[in-house]
Amino acid sequence: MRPNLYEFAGGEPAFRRLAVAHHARCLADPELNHPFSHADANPEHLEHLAAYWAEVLGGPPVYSQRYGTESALLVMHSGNGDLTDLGRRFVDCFVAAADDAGLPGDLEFRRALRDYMVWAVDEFLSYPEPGDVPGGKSIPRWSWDGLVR
Ligand code: HEM
Repeated sequence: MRPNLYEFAGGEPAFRRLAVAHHARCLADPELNHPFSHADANPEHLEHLAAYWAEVLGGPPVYSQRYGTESALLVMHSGNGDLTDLGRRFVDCFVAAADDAGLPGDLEFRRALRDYMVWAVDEFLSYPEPGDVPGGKSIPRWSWDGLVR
């Protein structure tokens, strides 16, 4: 049987590298660096990000067990006005970070990663106000075939 996307990527170390590379790309982006440069930035951000993406893509449920819920994450990202341009840049950073982090170049794998992030950005930016986020949403799972429903 084919390994899931988490395993195919290279497991936990690969997601750590991906989170580090993605964050570096965001900081280097002239627009995206603003939201990530505030003084009270969470020092555990990269750990949380790596755990979240790992869980979505088929890894262990570390994010949901230790760090938070999908609804809380969506609330955290809501109420910031129209972030369409930032969202596009976020996807570009993610795609570039997969290279920076040395993830497998397999085209189907890369397409699955990109498709996930296009979907995720759309989802994250679709709640204008915190009160619009439904409670009790579980962390999505994304497979080679897209969103697991
Ligand atoms: C326009 C796009 C986005 C912007 C500007 C943005 C910005 C941010 C900021 C400023 C933080 C807080 C960092 C800190 O605490 O220091 C954060 C946290 C986070 N973001 Fe985003 N984000 C975006 C999209 C996304 C997407 C699409 C995902 C997932 C696919 C995501 C996943 C996370 C996670 C997992 C955290 C950490 C939450 C925690 O501390 O548990 N973000 N984001």
